[in-house]
Formats: sequence, structure tokens, C-alpha cells
Amino acid sequence: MPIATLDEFLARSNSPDSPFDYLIIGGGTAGLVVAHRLTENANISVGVIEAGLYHGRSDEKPILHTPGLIGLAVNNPLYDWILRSVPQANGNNRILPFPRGKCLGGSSLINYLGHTRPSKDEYDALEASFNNTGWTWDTLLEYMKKSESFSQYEVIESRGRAAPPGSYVPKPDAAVHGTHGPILHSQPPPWPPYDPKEAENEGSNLNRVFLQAMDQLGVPANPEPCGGYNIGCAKPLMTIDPKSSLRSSSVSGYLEPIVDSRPNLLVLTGATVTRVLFENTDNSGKPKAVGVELYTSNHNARTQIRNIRREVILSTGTFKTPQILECSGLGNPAILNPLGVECIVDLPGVGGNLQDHSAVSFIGEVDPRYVTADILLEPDGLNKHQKLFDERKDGLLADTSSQALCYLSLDHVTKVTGTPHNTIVNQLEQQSREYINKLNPSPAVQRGYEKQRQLLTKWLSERTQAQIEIINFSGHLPINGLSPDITSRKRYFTLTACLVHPFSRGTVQHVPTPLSSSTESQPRIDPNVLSHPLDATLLLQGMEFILHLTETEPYKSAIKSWIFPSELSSIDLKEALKPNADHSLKAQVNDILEAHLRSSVRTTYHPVGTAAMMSKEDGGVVDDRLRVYGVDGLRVADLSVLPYIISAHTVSAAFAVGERAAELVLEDYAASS
Ligand SMILES: Cc1cc2nc3c(=O)[nH]c(=O)nc-3n(C[C@H](O)[C@H](O)[C@H](O)COP(=O)(O)OP(=O)(O)OC[C@H]3O[C@@H](n4cnc5c(N)ncnc54)[C@H](O)[C@@H]3O)c2cc1C
Repeated sequence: MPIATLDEFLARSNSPDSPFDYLIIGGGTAGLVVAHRLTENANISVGVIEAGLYHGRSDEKPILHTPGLIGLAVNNPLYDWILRSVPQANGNNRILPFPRGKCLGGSSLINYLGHTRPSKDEYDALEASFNNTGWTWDTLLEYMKKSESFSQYEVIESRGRAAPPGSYVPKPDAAVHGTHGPILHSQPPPWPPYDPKEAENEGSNLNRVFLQAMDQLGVPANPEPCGGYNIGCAKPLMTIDPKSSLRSSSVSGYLEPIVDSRPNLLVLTGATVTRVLFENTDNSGKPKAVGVELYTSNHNARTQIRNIRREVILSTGTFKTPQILECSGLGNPAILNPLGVECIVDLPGVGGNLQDHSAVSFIGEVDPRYVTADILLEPDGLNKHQKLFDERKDGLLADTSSQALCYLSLDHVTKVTGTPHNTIVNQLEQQSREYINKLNPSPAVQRGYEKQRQLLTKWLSERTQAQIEIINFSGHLPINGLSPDITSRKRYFTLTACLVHPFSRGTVQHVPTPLSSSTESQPRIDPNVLSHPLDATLLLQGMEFILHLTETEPYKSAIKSWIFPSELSSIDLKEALKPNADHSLKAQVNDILEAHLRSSVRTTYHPVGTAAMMSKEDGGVVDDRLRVYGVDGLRVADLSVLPYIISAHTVSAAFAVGERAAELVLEDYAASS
């Protein structure tokens, strides 16, 4: 695939007859969607600048493209920015990892492949509660469909007919899935397969055990979680090509098919944009974005790209977009001035409002008859599954260790834990008032937060809105430095409780690096995890739910011992979880859970919100056409624009934001041509 050199890129941007109309910064998930759609019009010239590299077509890098190997690209500087938080006061001062894709394809090339969608109300609230015209479930559904291809209706139906009782049998609704989009979706076959002749261990699928136990707890399977109602258990769709069983990403779907055939598109890699350049910064009119400054490590120098005819579009993601805005003089003057950056537009919301799903995992050993991802860590197991994958596109490598997940309303959770709903939400008003005052001195930002808080509070009591997600991973996730014992061929489960709608808000801020430095400057990330007291209360409810799940058959019989937290092994959980349990036994469990929360809470890599699409008076950074307030010629198209986090893993939203951004740009192009 032709990637331009810096000289070629500069030559194009300086050429009098074909400079770029649009310059997209960040060739990640949403950025490549915008590049693809804009260059469908041969009259529009587009440049893309990506800090990472291009890593070849799908069959060239198993570590990126084989589903069963997910996670191996994380922490590898070839593919990952390897960002880190500041120490978290409410998490025992630990530093939390924030992986982010650094490559063409961005985070869609290193993520865990799950494809989920939020509830209808969550997308409708973008318009209804925040006045973002055209941002509703109905419009976003069309963008999600436009980005995707799903075609396995018959395969799933026939597979369902052979499914043993308790298996998850999806019933995809053709009305909510796209069939002609660039991102391929599939439902990988379960492993071990349903056919008893092929199964070495029929009845050894831990996901089935999870679903059966959930059913016992009154949480049914949701056969179509993508249609606007996501409560219940599901085995999610995956961004996996059903023919090759390889990852489908923004680079394989949106870029590779067109890059050789569209002369109006030029891609530069290995170049990190440091700031946006403006004209009219002398108060002679609105500042107008005309180019960018970038840094290339192989030249160890900064260069300027100018002459952008129409717009610069930032698609650098939730952490880098606010950093670039701040470096460009857009942000809170009280933050910019000490950094030595002249503030050209006072936008106090830049870099605030950071949200992510916080999460806590539990790990235990299960009966060795269960087929779990741990097998792939054993040389003979890996060989066997590599052969299955190479010959039949099957086995553990064709899927992501068969995740099954479940979205639960607060009502579902508290029915199981027995905690009265009131005791959870009674303190909320008072706690939130105190929280807002501490959050940010800007009245605009406080107003925006208060609007979000009202929405989140309403959703707390709705049975159609998820508050907790439980993820079942068949295997031992490498968490808190723990790794599985592979020599003795043990098998494990990891159950994770995620907080879906956190009340806490964090920040991302630029940290200056000397111009001569050879390292790229990383932002200061403070997710401020569990800073709102309700978040800890809610997450503890999710954690207690997991204990009930593990005390429910058939999950209970599958478990041999607790690994993480190991203290659970010495507790009679059956007694402790009874409604009339002995007070001191209950207190012992609560102490274990509280300590586990503080020592292991992390996030699930779904950050949003740092350039929020809200009115400027509410601390917003972009309007509903994604234009940055106070300047001309600058838009944001990535997940930093979502004002609040949704009850879904976020890649489907990133594709939808990219599709919508492209349409908005094209509408404005048509109107002004
Ligand atoms: C490890 C991991 C697992 C995940 N698992 C899932 C999952 O299973 N399901 C799901 O739905 N979601 C998942 N997500 C989340 C999802 O992938 C992201 O939310 C989504 O891809 C973000 O898209 P984006 O366009 O906002 O940003 P990105 O895709 O991150 O794109 C930003 C791009 O900008 C580039 N860039 C940044 N700064 C600069 C600069 N200064 N100059 C030039 N280029 C720059 C980056 O290198 C990157 O290519 C996961 C994420 C991670 C990291």
C-alpha cells in the first residue's frame, strides 16, 4: 500500500493546483471512516496524518489479526501508545494502564473485537437532553448499519437447531444490521462445537455455564442485543471476517480497499501532530485552522503543513484530541497560561469530562474439563488450535475465548444482592452537589455535569437502562501481575463487573515536552476513578452480584477455588450471602470486596467525553456538527465528542461518529461549492 514520504506529503500540500481540501489527523477508527467517505467524491482532496505505522494486510501479522491472540499487541510500543494514568487516590494510588492503538487502524486494530450497542434512550438523549440536532438512535442506527456487513443469518439459525439446552441462541434482526458496510461482523462458532461427534468435551463450555447460572438468577438471554434494548445475556457479535476468521478493522475495511485507487487520498505515517495552526489569531476575525505542526522521529524535527483549503479534522481519540487542542491554544486559560501556551479561545471544557467504564475482576480455578483460553498458553494446546485455525478457521483461535456478557439494570442487580434500591440512591443528591463544587471551577462545566447527572439519575431507576455489565471470560486474564499456572494445566474463569454509567469525571491535560526531546509528549491522564462516592457503591453491588452468580448452579459446581481475591477461599460464601447472614460474616465479605475494589479497580479502555458535544454554555467543546467552538475550519471526529459514556463497548460508536462526521462535512462542502 503506498504510504507517502514526508517530502511527498509536503509537496502535495504545497502544490498550487491540488493542495488538500481536508487534513485528517489520526488514521484510527473514526479517522479512516472520514477519509474513506470524503474521497468517494473525486473532487475532494484529503490528507491523513497518522503517528503510528501501517502494519500490513490481515494475513501478515497474526498478533494483530488472529482473534484468539487478542491482547498480545497491548503494551507493545509498535502498536500501542502505552498511556498511563496518574496515581489514583481512590484505587490505592495505583497507576492505571490506558492502551490506545498507535497505527493505521488505531484502537480498532488492537481492541478485543466485541461488537455491542447501547440502548435506544442513550442515543436519543444526545438530542433530547443536549440539543444535538440529528443525534438520535434512529440516525445513529443508520450510520452503524452503513459501517458494517453481517450475513450469517442462515448459519446462526442452523447452528441454533443443534444447540444443547442452555446455549445462547442469537436471533439477529435483519432490520438492525447492515449488509454492505466495510466492517465485517460475525458470530464465531462456539468451541467446543455443538456437534457431540466433534466435541472432545461436550458440556465443557464455561459460557454455557455462565448463561445457565444467569438464567437461574432471573436474567434471561437477549437474542438480539443490538436493536436498542441491550439488557440480558448475550454472546456478542465480533468484528471478525466470517470467511477468513481474521480481524476486521478500520484499516482493512475503510482504507486498504481504496488507497491504491483514489489519487485524491494521501496517507502519511510515523508523523505526530503537535498542534493546529491558525490564521487570524490577532482578533481580526475568527481564528481559521489552516494547517498543523508535526513531529517525525526519524527526522527528529518539527515541520509545518499549511494551505489546507477547507478543514482540519482531529480524529486522534479521547486522550490526544484534547492535548492537541490545548497545544493549539484552545482550552482553559488558567491551565494554558502556566503551560506557556497562549489561549486563543477560552474553552474550559477541553480535556474535562473524561469517563470510562471502571471494572473489577474475579479469578478462580475451574474443573479441568472446561475448555478455556489457558489451553493456548500450553505449547501442545496452541499447536492443536493453530492447526484447527489454519485448516478449518475453527477452534479457540477463531474467537476471543468465547466471551459472554450481560447488561443489568440496577433493579436486576439489587434483586439478587437484596440491597434496597433506596439505600443506594438516597445520598445521591447531596453527594453530587458536593462533587460538582469540587469538580471544576468553571460554572459552564458544572452546568454540563449537572445535566448529565440528572440523566444518569433518571436511568438508575429504569429497568431498560443498564448500570452494571458482567463479562465472563473463559480463562485467566493477566490482571494485577497475576498469571495462570500453565505447568499444571489448570483452567480458570475471570468474571468482571463493569460500571456502565459512572458519576465520576476525570481530566486529560497536555504536559509540555522540550522541543528538543526525542520522546513524544504524553498527556496527563487522571480518570479520577471512583471519585464520586456512588460509583464505589454501584460497583460493589456488581461485585456482590458476581459472588451470587458463583454460588448459583451450574457455575458453583464448576469452581474449584478462588485465586483473586484469594481471601474468598476461606469464607463460607453460601452462608455469607444469605439475607439473614451472621453480621460479622457479612462484614468480613464486605471488607474483602472493599479491599478488592480499591486494590484492583481499573478501566475497560472505553474513554470518551474530553471534547464533548454540548452547548458552549454547558462546557461543550464542539457543536452538533462537530465544529470546535470559537474557530473556523476545525472539527473533531472521534469518541472524545460523546458527552457521556454509553452502555456498550465503544467501537460501534466510533464507526458511527466517523460516518456521521463525514456526512456533515460533505453537506457543508456541497452547501459551499
Ligand atoms: C485494548 C483495547 C480493547 C478494546 N476492546 C474493545 C472491544 O472489544 N469492543 C469495543 O467495542 N471497543 C473496544 N475498545 C474500544 C474501541 O476500540 C475504541 O473506543 C475506538 O476504537 C476508539 O476510536 P477513536 O477513533 O476514537 O480512536 P482511535 O481508534 O484510538 O484513533 C486515534 C488515532 O489517532 C492517532 N493519533 C493520536 N495522536 C496523534 C497525533 N498527535 N498525530 C497523529 N496521529 C495521532 C492514533 O495513533 C490512532 O491511530 C478497546 C480499546 C482498546 C485500546
